[in-house]
Amino acid sequence: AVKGGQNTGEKRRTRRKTQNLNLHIDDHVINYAKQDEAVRNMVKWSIEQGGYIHPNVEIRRWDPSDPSSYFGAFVNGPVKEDELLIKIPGSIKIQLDDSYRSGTDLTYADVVCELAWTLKREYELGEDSNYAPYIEYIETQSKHQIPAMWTDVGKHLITKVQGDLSMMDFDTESISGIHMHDWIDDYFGGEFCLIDTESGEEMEEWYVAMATQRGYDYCLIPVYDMLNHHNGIVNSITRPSIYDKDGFGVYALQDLNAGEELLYSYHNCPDCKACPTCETSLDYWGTPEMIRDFGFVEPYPQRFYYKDRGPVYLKIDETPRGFAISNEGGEWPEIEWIESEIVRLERLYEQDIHPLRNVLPLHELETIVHYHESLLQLFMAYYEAHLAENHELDSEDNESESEDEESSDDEDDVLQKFVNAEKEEEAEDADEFSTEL
Ligand SMILES: C[S@@+](CC[C@H](N)C(=O)[O-])C[C@H]1O[C@@H](n2cnc3c(N)ncnc32)[C@H](O)[C@@H]1O
Repeated sequence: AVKGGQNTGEKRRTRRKTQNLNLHIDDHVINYAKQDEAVRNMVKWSIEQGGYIHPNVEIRRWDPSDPSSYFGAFVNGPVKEDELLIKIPGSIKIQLDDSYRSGTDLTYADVVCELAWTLKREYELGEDSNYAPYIEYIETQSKHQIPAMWTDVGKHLITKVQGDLSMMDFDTESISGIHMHDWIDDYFGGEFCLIDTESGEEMEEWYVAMATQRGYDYCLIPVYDMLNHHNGIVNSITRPSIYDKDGFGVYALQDLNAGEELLYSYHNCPDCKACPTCETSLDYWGTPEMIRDFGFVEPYPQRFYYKDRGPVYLKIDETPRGFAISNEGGEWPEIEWIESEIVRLERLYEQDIHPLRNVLPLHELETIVHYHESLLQLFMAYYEAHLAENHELDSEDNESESEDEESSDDEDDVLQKFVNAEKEEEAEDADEFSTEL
């Protein structure tokens, strides 16, 4: 799940659209009991291979009483800073050879493509695969997690929510406005990846989706890939490196207590900072890109990059004092555009999302509604902060300037202060637009 390895070199193959191919694996209902068993077997296998799980760490469902909730790694008793929590033996990793590592002239799509084919080969080996317990877990995964694998109705709707937010394309080479759902076809379709030119063999899109959701550059890492994402809470670190052929350890970055989840940032993980391209990944990878690549709306802090509007970078975080908006060094967007986005999103909910609530698969509906709420919250908070700033600047003009200088210098503080003052109104707005699914 780490996108540190974006390559910038020439594409080796020409992109071709997939023509009339039915490449989807048949739909299936997730078997939760089978998933539970697969996780148990995978953890057992990793330990047999020389791995380790701290007695106070558990790989389990987020909500143990909800069999449909996702898995993660949780702390169930105290652990100390720097303690070894999980050890991943080298033998359980699926790792392409080093020619696929960052810095080569391969594109990111080339690497994902090769990883997807490798996964397919192991998948087809089934019980004979050296990674059979991992494959057994992968086999239980949803075929429809990311928008690229959604229904046509879901794809259409998320594009509408996205509006004119153009995204950096999958290879981070241009801002093409490519929607968050058509990238497998655009970047992997036909002979670029899904059809092997030599044998004519075809690969289902799902393998590309899995390699993207669970891959770390050029590796798939069983057990470690059970850790979930958070940009604000990063409480584990890997040493010496996830790429180490002999394996690696996951260590606590701080003292942790029962109930806490082990988390790291998928687009800014501590280990990946070692790679030269990783520090820049936050420049082009925000909340919409996370939906595209992983199929969920990340918790706060969220980031939105409107590259063709200045560029505009907006970051929103939920703090005890209210929502805080910052522009991360980019331009502040024009307020007229913010107003028109608020109106557009309000209408969109009434006219497009609500009427389709019984038509869409639940995961698609939830993700669309969540994304819609996040965007609306972002624009509302910015709008209010903008008004407050103007209001405050006006009063400053009328009052003695010297007293207020300190606080008005700190723009973030002004924004946050206002959002806080308007908290009640905000809650009312949120109620108005929240949905009962
Ligand atoms: C590398 S896996 C992590 C383990 C996964 N939760 C599982 O049950 O197997 C990545 C996937 O986990 C889910 N995920 C990760 N972080 C999440 C979060 N903060 N909220 C919701 N889903 C998350 C997404 O479906 C993502 O594609």
